[in-house]
Amino acid sequence: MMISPDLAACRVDAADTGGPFAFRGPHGTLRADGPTRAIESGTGDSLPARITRAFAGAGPSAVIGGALPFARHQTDCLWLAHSCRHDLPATASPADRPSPQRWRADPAPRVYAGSVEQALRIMRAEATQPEGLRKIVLARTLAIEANGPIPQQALMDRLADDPVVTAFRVALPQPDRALIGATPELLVEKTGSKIFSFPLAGSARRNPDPIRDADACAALARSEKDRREHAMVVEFIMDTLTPWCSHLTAPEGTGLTSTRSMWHLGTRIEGRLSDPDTPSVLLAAALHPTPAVCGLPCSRAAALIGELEPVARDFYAGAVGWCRPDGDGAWFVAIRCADVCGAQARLYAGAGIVPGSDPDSETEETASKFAALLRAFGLPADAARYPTD
Ligand SMILES: C=C(O[C@@H]1C=C(C(=O)O)C=C[C@H]1O)C(=O)O
Repeated sequence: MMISPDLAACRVDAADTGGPFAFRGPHGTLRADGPTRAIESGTGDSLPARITRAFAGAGPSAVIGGALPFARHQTDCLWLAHSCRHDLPATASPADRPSPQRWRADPAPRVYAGSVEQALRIMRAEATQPEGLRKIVLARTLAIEANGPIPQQALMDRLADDPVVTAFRVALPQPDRALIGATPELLVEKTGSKIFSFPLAGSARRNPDPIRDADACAALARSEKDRREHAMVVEFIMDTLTPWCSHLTAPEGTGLTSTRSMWHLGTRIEGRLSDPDTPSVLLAAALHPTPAVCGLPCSRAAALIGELEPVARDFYAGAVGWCRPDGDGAWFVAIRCADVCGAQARLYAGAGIVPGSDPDSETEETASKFAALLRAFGLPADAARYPTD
């Protein structure tokens, strides 16, 4: 256990209780406004009926926002807001950092590397089986404890500092609990009949030295293992969206994108819906979890994730977003996020494992994916590299 050097006092102000959801990023800025209420919870099976019922009694400016869990059998957490605002005043100030924090890796990095090794053994053993495991995304967590309530809106504001990510805060069912993060991955956006998805898979750590950073980017672009890992996600999304669309393409092919901490392979997928009234939240529910956060075959990977990961994912690696009465909206893969409750937070990071993956490199990749969140908490960006306990 180690103590953060940032000992500034904790402050929770009115902005911290400002509505059950807020988003800020390149796909829009939006926060719940006016009266809000929880939508009866349920799974994807009952989602179409629940959405229809929720919008039926609401006006044209109503918005549904919230989170879908990673596991399809678990219940979602959606809110109906009377209206939304597109301004999101920044609240972060140095005084809004959480008070002294301790953190613990859960599981420890070497235990995580062991799980990666085990997944690789399973893939080797099943390599010739038609339904054998081809990819699995394994995650690990950091449990943080502060001395006082973590200022939630201020945490989101600090995460929004990177212009390519979408920072989000979604209130979860228990009081004082929220999912807060900064995701670079767009699951699906719908505007009229147009849809857009930007899956990411295949990663490399950014380097502060520009020459080494360019080398890391070039190595990722050349990596056969990462391209294979990425192609599985694109194929899955194309297959899942095809029945909803009259037209669907990946016009620019696979490219590279970067956050402040990571390089990723990414593919722009664009389509036209057969029914332009399709609610974006239903498209999100149909798509998730993609092999970018789960694996292939999906149900086999999900079952193994339950066995190999010691901590439940809950809303991590699910989807967060919003949907309007005409179906328009945007839904993001809930990664680079923390489940915050009062003075405690659990940070999650995962990596895609395919034949050819190396356990130590994947452990290192997850450490790099924690960096933006750790910085926002005022902790050292490399804290996830130290074994704790
Ligand atoms: C699972 C995470 O990220 C996903 C996994 C990636 C990979 O394995 O290369 C890249 C982007 C995300 O789709 C995460 O950040 O927790």
